[in-house]
Amino acid sequence: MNQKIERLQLYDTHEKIIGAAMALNHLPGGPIVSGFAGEKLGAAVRSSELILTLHRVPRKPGNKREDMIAANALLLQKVCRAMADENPNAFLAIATNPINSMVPFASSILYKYGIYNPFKVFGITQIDIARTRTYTAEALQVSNQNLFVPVIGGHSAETIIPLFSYMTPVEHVVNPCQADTLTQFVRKLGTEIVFQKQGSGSAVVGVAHSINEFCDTLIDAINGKEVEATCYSANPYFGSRFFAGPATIGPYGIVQPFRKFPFNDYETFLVNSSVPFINRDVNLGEDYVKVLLPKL
Ligand SMILES: NC(=O)C1=CN([C@@H]2O[C@H](COP(=O)(O)OP(=O)(O)OC[C@H]3O[C@@H](n4cnc5c(N)ncnc54)[C@H](O)[C@@H]3O)[C@@H](O)[C@H]2O)C=CC1
Ligand SMILES: O=C([O-])CC(=O)C(=O)O
Repeated sequence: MNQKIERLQLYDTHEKIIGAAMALNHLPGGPIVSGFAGEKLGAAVRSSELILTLHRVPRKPGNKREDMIAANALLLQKVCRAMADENPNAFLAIATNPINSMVPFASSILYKYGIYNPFKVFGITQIDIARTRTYTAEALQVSNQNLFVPVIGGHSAETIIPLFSYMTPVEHVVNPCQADTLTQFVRKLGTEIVFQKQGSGSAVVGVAHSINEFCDTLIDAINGKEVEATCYSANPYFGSRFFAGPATIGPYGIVQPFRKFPFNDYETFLVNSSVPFINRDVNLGEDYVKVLLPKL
């Protein structure tokens, strides 16, 4: 349990969330947990400083992440509506896939509701950092404890970009061939888990770990510190309107989105080839607003 969280309000359309909240309350040292179901989304988001979405349908073998927009957008729209009605100043962190489209989708919806703050909407992509770290350490046969590789771009097979030239500690180096092999490997890991779980879900434990890492840092920001955390957010620096990378975040949201710094040739190639995919995903998310809103 994360000791920095004082109060946790869980929402699910299904009543089973009440039992899940009750079970979490049995653990010592954690937050006070309440469960909200069905029509009680407004009560669940009321007075929360951070609203996190991790719903609804994980993909099945054969699906791409972008196939999940229709399945997952409606609840995200309802969360945005509840924010507009109950808690317009909260931070919104989105772990629901497809991240590359869901963040622009939520941003457009919040804009339509008159409460969009581009500095307070985050897509959670930490899982790509965890995976890169684990498998790079394995390839180099070093401990993964202190190893860190920044990962930028987006969260999909064509847009995850590990920056091995910024790996720390600096004495660890991967050669160009290893960089390409590791990049292609890490890009496929989400799909591989979905395949191996045979339609029963996705990387549940990995995403739980990653969400905790991200939220732990974000809570420090909410509590007044200036922190650095990787997220997919509004970003004007790469030729797409959204891009992931280490951002500086403070109590009022993002102070400085990830900016370009010098890339090697391979990283430049990966960035240039990811941007058209991110633009396509951003358009898919924004276009879905036009599909959904007239029906509401
Ligand atoms: N950002 C990331 O790094 C990652 C994101 N994901 C995404 O997380 C999401 C959940 O995936 P899993 O945990 O594998 O799925 P899961 O099936 O284990 O859990 C989904 C949960 O959503 C709940 N749910 C379903 N409909 C709902 C609704 N209308 N309102 C509220 N809750 C609802 C279900 O009751 C269930 O507890 C998916 O969108 C998946 O793609 C998964 C792994 C990594
Ligand atoms: O691949 C998926 O559907 C879930 C996910 O985002 C990941 O594991 O990276």
